[in-house]
Amino acid sequence: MTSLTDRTSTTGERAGPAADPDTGADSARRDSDLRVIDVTKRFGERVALDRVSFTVPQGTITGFVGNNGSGKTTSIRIITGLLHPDEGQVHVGSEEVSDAFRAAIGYMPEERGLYPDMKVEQQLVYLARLYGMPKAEARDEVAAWIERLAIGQYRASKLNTLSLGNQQRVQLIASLLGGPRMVILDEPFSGLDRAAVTAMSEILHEAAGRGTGIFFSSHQLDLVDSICERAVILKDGRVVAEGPVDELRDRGGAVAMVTFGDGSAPGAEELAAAVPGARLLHGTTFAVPCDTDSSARVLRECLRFGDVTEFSRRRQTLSDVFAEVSSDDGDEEQ
Ligand SMILES: Nc1ncnc2c1ncn2[C@@H]1O[C@H](COP(=O)(O)OP(=O)(O)OP(=O)(O)O)[C@@H](O)[C@H]1O
Repeated sequence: MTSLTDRTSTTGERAGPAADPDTGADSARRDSDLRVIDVTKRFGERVALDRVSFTVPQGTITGFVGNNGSGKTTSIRIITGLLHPDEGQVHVGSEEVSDAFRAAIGYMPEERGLYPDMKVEQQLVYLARLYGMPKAEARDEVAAWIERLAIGQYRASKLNTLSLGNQQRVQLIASLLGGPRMVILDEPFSGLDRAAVTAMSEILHEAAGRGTGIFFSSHQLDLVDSICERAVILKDGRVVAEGPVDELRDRGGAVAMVTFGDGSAPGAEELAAAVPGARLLHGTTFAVPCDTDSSARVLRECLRFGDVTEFSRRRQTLSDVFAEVSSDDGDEEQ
C-alpha cells in the first residue's frame, strides 16, 4: 500500500515537500512561502479586506481567525484565485503566484467542493487522477487515506449520504491527495467529533513536517492554540495580529482569572473601569491583565467589589489575545 508520508507525484507543482526540512534548505523554503501583500477587496461600498498582509510559511501550520464577516473566506478565495483583489498581490516567494501553483493548492472550501452524488472512493480516485497520478497509485493512495480516516464502510456510498463530519474527512483527503505544497482549509474542524479532530490535526502536523504549508480558518481558538505554530488574526478586514502563537501569547503578559462569589460580581464595564482590560469570561469569572508586580494591586481592586473566591495567574491563551485585539480599544494598539 502506498505510504501516506513519502509520496511523490508525477505532476510538477503538486509534488510533495518544496524543501527537505532535514537538508537545512531554509532559503528554499522561504522562497516558496506564500505572501499576501497589501490586499484590498471591496464589494460595492463594503471594504471586505483593507490592506491585508500576512505570510503562510512552508512547513508550518498557520491558523486564520476572526469574527464572522472579518474577511477570512474572502482572503482564502483571493489566495486560491477565485476572487481578484482590487489592490495588492499574492506572492509565492518573491514572484506573483502562478496559475500552476494555485491549481496545485489542496483546497477545502467552507461550502465543501466535492460531487455530492458521486461515490466516495470513486471520486477521490478521479481527483487523484486529475492531479496526474497513475491509476494504480491513485487507488492505493485513496485506499490508504480511507483506512487512515476510518471511513472504509462508506467507500461505496454517495458523498451526500454521509454525515457532515464524514464528508469533511473525505474533503480533507481530497485536499491532501498527491502531496500538495500548500493546503488551505476553510473551517475544517467545524462540527467534527473529538476523534476526527485528533486524526485531522495529526495528519496536518505530518503534512507540515514534510514541508507543506498549511493554512486554515477556524472559530475554535483553543484548537488554533494547540495545533498551530503561527496565527493571523483578522478584525473587520484588517490584520490585527500575526506571528508565532507563542510570541502572540507572551506579548500581552499574564492574566489573572478572578471569580467572584454569587451576588457580589461587578458588571463587566464597572470592573473594566477600575481594572483596565478586565473582561467577563463566563458566569462570575473575569480575565484581568495582571503581571507579577501588579497582582496585589489587582486583587485589592477586585476585593473592593465583593468576595473573590478564586484568583489565579496564568499565561495568556490565544483566546485572551484574540479578545484583546478584537476589542474596540484594541484598535490603537496596532
Ligand atoms: N460576494 C459578496 N458580495 C458582497 N459582500 C460580500 C461578498 N462576499 C463577502 N462579502 C462581505 O465581505 C465581508 C467579509 O466576508 P467573509 O465571508 O470573507 O468573512 P468571514 O470572516 O469568512 O466570515 P464567516 O466567519 O462568517 O465565514 C462580509 O461583510 C461579507 O458580507
